[in-house]
Amino acid sequence: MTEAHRGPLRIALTGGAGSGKSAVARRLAESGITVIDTDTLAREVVEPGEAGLEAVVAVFGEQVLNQQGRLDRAALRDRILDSEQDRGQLEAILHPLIMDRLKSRLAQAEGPYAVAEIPLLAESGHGGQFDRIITVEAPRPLRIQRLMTRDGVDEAAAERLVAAQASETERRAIADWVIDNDGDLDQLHLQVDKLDQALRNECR
Ligand SMILES: Nc1ncnc2c1ncn2[C@@H]1O[C@H](COP(=O)(O)OP(=O)(O)OP(=O)(O)O)[C@@H](O)[C@H]1O
Repeated sequence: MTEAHRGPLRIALTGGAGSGKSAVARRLAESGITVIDTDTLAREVVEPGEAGLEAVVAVFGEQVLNQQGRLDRAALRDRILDSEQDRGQLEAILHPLIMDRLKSRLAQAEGPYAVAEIPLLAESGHGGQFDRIITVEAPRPLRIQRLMTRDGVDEAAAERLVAAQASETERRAIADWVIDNDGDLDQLHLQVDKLDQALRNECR
């Protein structure tokens, strides 16, 4: 990461389930970086339940549903990513339920760069849309242990989440920067601050 960059630097933040993407995103957000969390966007869009889901299908089409007729978050995330190439287009197709929140986030994006949080980047083929790819990695047992601290996630559910993700090797291969999140939160924050500084230097 050495060449100077003009304009917002578009960064993809990827990594396995429970690797610490949100923790990294939170730390970056604390230092003023705009974080566009595609998973949260996908979740928020259906918060009002069935009515929300109908509206999402009206906007994004049937391909955002799985075989059971439920929201397929990965598919919705793909649609959001597809449209992120052009913010105007994104605003035009996103459902009003999430527009207020998204707009306030984009309004803060006047700074040097924005971050998208994309668990399935390596498999989705969206890597080329970003200027930099950061992957957050942690050993599988640690990820399972951390995921189990979430409400309603038992060991079997944590195993399923971790199994659903593709190869760490693939993510490492496409990444410009790797954060190995195998220590405590203080150690993670030190690594994120180093990354933050490197990104800011690039945008000078
Ligand atoms: N270094 C760390 N030390 C202790 N706990 C951590 C560390 N990193 C992350 N965690 C915790 O582990 C859990 C999973 O981390 P996080 O939610 O950031 O992962 P994620 O990659 O965003 O997960 P998902 O793939 O499900 O979106 C969270 O409760 C988080 O606070």
